[in-house]
Amino acid sequence: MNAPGVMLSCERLTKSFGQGHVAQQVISEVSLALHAGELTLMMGPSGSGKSTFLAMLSGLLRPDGGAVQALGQDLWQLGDAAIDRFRLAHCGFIFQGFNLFASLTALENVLFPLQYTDLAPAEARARAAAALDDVGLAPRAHLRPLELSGGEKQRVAIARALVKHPQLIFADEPTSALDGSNGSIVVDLLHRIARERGTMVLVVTHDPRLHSRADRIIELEDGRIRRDERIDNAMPADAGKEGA
Ligand SMILES: Nc1ncnc2c1ncn2[C@@H]1O[C@H](COP(=O)(O)OP(=O)(O)OP(=O)(O)O)[C@@H](O)[C@H]1O
Repeated sequence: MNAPGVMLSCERLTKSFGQGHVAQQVISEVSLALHAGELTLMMGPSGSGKSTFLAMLSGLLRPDGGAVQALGQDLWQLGDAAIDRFRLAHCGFIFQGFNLFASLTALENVLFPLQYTDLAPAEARARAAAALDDVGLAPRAHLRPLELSGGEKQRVAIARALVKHPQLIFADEPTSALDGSNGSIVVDLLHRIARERGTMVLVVTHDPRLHSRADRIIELEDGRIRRDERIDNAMPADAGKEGA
């Protein structure tokens, strides 16, 4: 079980790629606990293992050693189908490339993950509309990705990740295709979600401009934690809202 307030933790997590004398240990016995309601940035040089670490914490990549406790479950002790179900039910993912369907409107893109739930169609539509409203995009719900800016596309991707109300949100370089102000809007939005809903948000990023917008910064180097620092950061009440 996780300690109170801890939603996700790992113990001596280890991963190597390759075999024999070309084996490369990418994550070396990392232990960590991540809390409800907090946005944590995971930083570090290219190749330090950030994406690999995020993938193991989120049930996407099986570790070689160690354990992950996610919402009180020993994640990697579950069978493959149960891990898939866990991810579908509890995890939201946001990636650098947005991964939106070009032929669907913003609303239809956000609706997409709800087809795997047993929500009635009207309820699903209302949920998707509410998620778009949450990211300030209700007026643009009918537009297709081609008609949206990069920042707007990423906000649609966030709405899609939020629509199932996941308790764990994982974002891998969510701002790297965005300019500074759109990057800040996206991170402030994720921060607001963490605070308002008690969600755990883990963001892998290279972007030093996001430092001041997190609750905690973890820096990886050569597969180990080099720095783990809490940021005293009072977020303005309207941060993450459009035009804030
Ligand atoms: N599937 C794989 N097979 C072999 N090697 C891999 C695989 N995935 C990652 N690696 C290697 O593991 C190391 C860490 O990669 P990872 O993508 O986790 O780093 P990162 O810190 O996220 O890097 P970046 O900031 O450049 O995205 C790299 O040397 C990479 O080449």
